[in-house]
Amino acid sequence: MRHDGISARGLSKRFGPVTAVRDLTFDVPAGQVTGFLGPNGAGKSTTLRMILGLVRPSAGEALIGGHRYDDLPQPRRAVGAVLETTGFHPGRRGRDHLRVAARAAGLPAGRVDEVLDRVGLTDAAGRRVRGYSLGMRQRLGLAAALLGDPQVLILDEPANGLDPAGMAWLRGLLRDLAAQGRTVLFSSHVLSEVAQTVDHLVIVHDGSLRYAGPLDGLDGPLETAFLTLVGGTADVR
Ligand SMILES: Nc1ncnc2c1ncn2[C@@H]1O[C@H](COP(=O)(O)OP(=O)(O)OP(=O)(O)O)[C@@H](O)[C@H]1O
Repeated sequence: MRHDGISARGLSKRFGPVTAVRDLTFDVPAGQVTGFLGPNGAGKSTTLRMILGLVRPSAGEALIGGHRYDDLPQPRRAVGAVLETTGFHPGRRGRDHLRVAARAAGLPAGRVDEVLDRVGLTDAAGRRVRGYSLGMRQRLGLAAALLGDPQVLILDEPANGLDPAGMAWLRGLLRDLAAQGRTVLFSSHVLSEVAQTVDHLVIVHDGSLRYAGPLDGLDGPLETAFLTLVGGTADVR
């Protein structure tokens, strides 16, 4: 059995006077879907970026299967990520975007049609990305993340822009990927969706860990427990 979970150990990040992430220690198990929750400005995106080697920690480390991202033998195949929906050239067609990404990662062109089918974009693949809805861009980002058939998926708000049918589809996709033994970590603000999708949770507030453990280890329903853990504040830091 492979152990490709994610672990953060004392992970911290300061941006000048702002401490975005403070001494986070948690594990994200393989074979499960893990939700990453926290209010606006809690440090989720910064943490995901540190896991992916895009932001250098001020202290501590983030490991994937025991390695730092940059030390993985084939990071672009081992880890698929969707960080934002704006990274597409608007004049490029969806299929061409994936072809370019496949070539850059040294992957066979045949993967492109496979991932388009997996995310339900086959019919729209010949259209230019500028005409895509937000939900279609999310699907294209997911397709790009799946190109390398990665063991680990890291997704920043993948449900953003999806309609109810799209959310149900995403839930099924994430659960299928986890059932295959993959590690799936995604951030979200939609608690009702998270409650239906995840096995495991990491909750942060103001850069600090508030909870890491199974969904059923929470004290009460997710929304109640979440608001208690983050102090019920609507302040953005
Ligand atoms: N490059 C940067 N320079 C300075 N401050 C930053 C930078 N990136 C993030 N921050 C700050 O770090 C804190 C955490 O931001 P981050 O984007 O990680 O939070 P988040 O939990 O992803 O928020 P949201 O849910 O709103 O996306 C915020 O106070 C933010 O302003």
